Amino acid sequence: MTAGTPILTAAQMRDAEQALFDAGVDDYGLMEKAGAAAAEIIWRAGGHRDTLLLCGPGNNGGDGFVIARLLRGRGVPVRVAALGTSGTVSSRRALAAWDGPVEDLATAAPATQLVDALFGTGLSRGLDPAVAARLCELTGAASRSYAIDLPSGVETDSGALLSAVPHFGVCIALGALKPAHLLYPAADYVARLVCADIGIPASDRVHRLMPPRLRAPGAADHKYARGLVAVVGGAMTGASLLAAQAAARSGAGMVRRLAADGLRHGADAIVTQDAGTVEALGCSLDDGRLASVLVGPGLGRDAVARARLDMVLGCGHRLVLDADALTLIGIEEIPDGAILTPHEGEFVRLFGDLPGSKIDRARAAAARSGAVIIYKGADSVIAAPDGRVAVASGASHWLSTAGTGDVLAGLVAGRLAVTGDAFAAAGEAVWLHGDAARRAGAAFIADDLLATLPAAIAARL
Ligand SMILES: NC(=O)C1=CN([C@@H]2O[C@H](COP(=O)(O)OP(=O)(O)OC[C@H]3O[C@@H](n4cnc5c(N)ncnc54)[C@H](OP(=O)(O)O)[C@@H]3O)[C@@H](O)[C@H]2O)[C@@H](O)CC1
Ligand SMILES: Nc1ncnc2c1ncn2[C@@H]1O[C@H](COP(=O)(O)OP(=O)(O)O)[C@@H](O)[C@H]1O
Ligand SMILES: [K+]
Repeated sequence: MTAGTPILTAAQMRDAEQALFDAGVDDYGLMEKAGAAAAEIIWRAGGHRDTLLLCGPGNNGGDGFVIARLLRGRGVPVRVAALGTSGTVSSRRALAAWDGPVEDLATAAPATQLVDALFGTGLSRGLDPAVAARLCELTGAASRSYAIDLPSGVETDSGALLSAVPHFGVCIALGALKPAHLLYPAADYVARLVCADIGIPASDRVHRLMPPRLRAPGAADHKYARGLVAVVGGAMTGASLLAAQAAARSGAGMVRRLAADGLRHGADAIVTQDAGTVEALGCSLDDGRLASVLVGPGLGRDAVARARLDMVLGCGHRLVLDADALTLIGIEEIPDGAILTPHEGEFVRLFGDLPGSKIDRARAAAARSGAVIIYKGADSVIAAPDGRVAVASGASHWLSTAGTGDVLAGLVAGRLAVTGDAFAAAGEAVWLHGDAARRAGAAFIADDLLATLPAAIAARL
C-alpha cells in the first residue's frame, strides 16, 4: 500500500519537533515556517478579504500572530483578538513582531474571514463556555473560516469534542495530520483538510489511506491466476450474494458461492456450488486453487453456522471473517493472516472495551489477534499486526445502509485473492468501497455499489 500523509499524536508531534530542535533547527524559525505556510494558503484562497485572527496563549496562538503579520504585509486588512497572555518563548516573539493592535476576544467584531489560532495540539481541556461560544459566533458570522492545525476544542488524539466547536471551511494541519483530522466526531467539523509541510520527518507507521495503484490483467493472466474466491453462504442468501457479486467485480478472476440454500441466482458469472451440508462445504473448500475464502455474511449464529465456521477455520486458505463469523468466533481461534471487518458492535463484542482512540484500539486488536483489522464506521481504521495503520475518512454517509458491509467484505476477499497481501487488500477494498459510494450518489442501496465498482477500479489503474 502506498503510504499516505503521516498521522502523529500530540506527543509524537512534540517528539518530532524536539528532534528537529536537537538537530539545530531554530524553535521560532519553525513557527515562522508554519505561519508562512498557513498564510500562503489563506492568501491564495481569500486575497484581500478582511480577516480576524483569534490567537491563544500557546504556540498555536504564536502561529496566529505570524499569519496576521504576513497577511497584513500583503495588504490584507487584518485584526487580531487574543485570549490570555502569550506564554511560550516563540509565541512571545511572534506577538512582538506583530505591530498592530490586539483586541479582546470577548468584544471583537466579526470579519469576512476568521482564522482560529486559539489552541492546537496543546489543548488539555474544553474551552471555557464563554470562549467556545465566542469562537462559534465569530466563525458562524464569517463567510470563510480556517482552523490552524486543529479546530479549537477537539482532542488531538481521539477526535472527541471537549467543548462546543464550530464548523470550519478549511483546517490547515501543520507538519502532519493528527488523529482528530480523520476520526469522528471531530472530522465532521472541517469541510476541507490541507496539510502544510514544515519539514517534520515522517517517522511513524500511521498514515491516511491513499488511493491505491491497481494492476490491470496482462496477456499471461487467466481466471485462476487472477484469484479464485469462495464466498461461504449460510442462513441468509442476500448477504452472501451481495458479497459474491462484489468479489466478482473486485478484479478477481473467479468467484464461487458455496451456498447453503441451493439457490442459483445472482450474476450468472458466479458459480453456485451446493454446499448445504458441512461435508459438502468441506469438499468445496478442498481446492488448492482457492486464493481467499470469505465467511460471515448471512452465515447465521446457530449450531449449524458454527459447524460451517469450524469447517472454514480448518480449511487452510486465506480467510476474511465478517458479520456473523465475528460474533461466533473467539480471539484465540482467529487464524494468522486473516482479515477481520468488524463494525463498532462486533469489535467491542470480540475485543472488549479497549482503551485509547479508535486507532489505538484497532492497533491493539490487530496485535492481539495476528489479523488485519478493518474497524469500520464513518472513519475506517485498517491495522496490521506489525503496527502499520491506514485511516480512511470522509466516505459518503449514505453508506450507512443495510448490506454495504457485505459488499465491502466481498471486495476485501476479492482483493486478497488478487494481491495475496492482507494489509494492501484491506486498504484497496476500503478505498474502492468509498469511491463506489461516491459515484453512487445519494440514497443508494448496497446493490447499487456493484454497478459503480468497475468505474472505481478503472480510476485506479
Ligand atoms: N513546537 C513548535 O515550535 C511548533 C508548534 N506549532 C504550533 O504549536 C501548537 C502547539 O502549541 P502548544 O503546545 O503551545 O499548545 P497550544 O495548542 O497552543 O495551547 C497550549 C496552551 O493553552 C493552554 N490551554 C490548554 N487548553 C486550554 C483551555 N481549554 N483553556 C485555556 N487554556 C488552555 C495551555 O496551558 P495549560 O493550562 O494546559 O497549562 C497552554 O498554555 C501546534 O498545534 C501548532 O499550531 C507550530 O508552530 C510548529 C512549531
Ligand atoms: N455514517 C457512515 N459514513 C460512512 N461510511 C459508513 C457510515 N456508516 C457505515 N459506513 C460504512 O458502511 C459499511 C457498513 O457495514 P456494516 O455495518 O457491516 O453493515 P451491514 O452489516 O448492513 O452490511 C462499512 O463499510 C462502514 O464503514
Ligand atoms: K486552532
